[in-house]
Amino acid sequence: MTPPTHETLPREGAAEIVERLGGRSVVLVGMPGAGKTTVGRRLGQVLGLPFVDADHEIERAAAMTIPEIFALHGEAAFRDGEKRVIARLLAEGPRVIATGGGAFMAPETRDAIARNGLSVWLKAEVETLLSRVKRRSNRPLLANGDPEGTLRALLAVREPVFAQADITVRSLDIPHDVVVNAIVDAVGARLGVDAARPAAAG
Ligand SMILES: Nc1ncnc2c1ncn2[C@@H]1O[C@H](COP(=O)(O)OP(=O)(O)O)[C@@H](O)[C@H]1O
Ligand SMILES: O=C(O)C1=C[C@@H](OP(=O)(O)O)[C@@H](O)[C@H](O)C1
Ligand SMILES: [Mg+2]
Repeated sequence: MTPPTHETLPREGAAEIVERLGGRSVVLVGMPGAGKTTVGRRLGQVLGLPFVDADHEIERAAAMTIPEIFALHGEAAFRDGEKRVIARLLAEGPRVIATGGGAFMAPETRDAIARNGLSVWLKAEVETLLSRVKRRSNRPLLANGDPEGTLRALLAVREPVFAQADITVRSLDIPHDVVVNAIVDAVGARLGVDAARPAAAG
């Protein structure tokens, strides 16, 4: 009897979830620090789908970092690139896609996700977000000396829009795999997959 390990993945029910997605992607949305990038990578492994982070794709396409794009071209140019990249990723078939925290605010991106994906809002409290974003300084919007005030202001505007996502999952400070399992359960339930339970040990 060996306990399940990362090597036993994908999880039971994953194949049926992917089948029922019918080519749609699972798209993580939510605030900076919600865990979209970290949890998304594990979710891809668990579902047996390729994972892609939209911010990384934008950086690759632009051959510069997000802070450089903001500094050299401005936020509007970043948002244009973000819309194009996410539309392309959605068109390329079933994946787990981690978006950047502002992506879901664009109506055309929400429409594209509604057509070609299932949106999952990773929801977290400001205190949780703040403690997480403090660890890295690659978020130009939060590099203004008042990350807490900025996060609160962004959350007030964005929360009603994130609430339009198909599924909401809390991103508590618990092991990433627990959050991943909660997403798989919620996606499975939404798609009517009964077997979307963790594989039993042994
Ligand atoms: N469930 C969690 N518990 C504790 N820390 C987490 C959790 N999910 C993410 N983190 C941490 O929060 C930070 C931000 O995560 P990240 O995936 O970059 O968020 P996002 O892409 O939503 O901005 C990272 O250091 C990550 O390890
Ligand atoms: O909230 C935002 O507007 C942004 C969030 C970032 O992504 P994360 O949410 O992954 O940090 C990145 O797209 C960019 O710095 C803008
Ligand atoms: Mg991210």
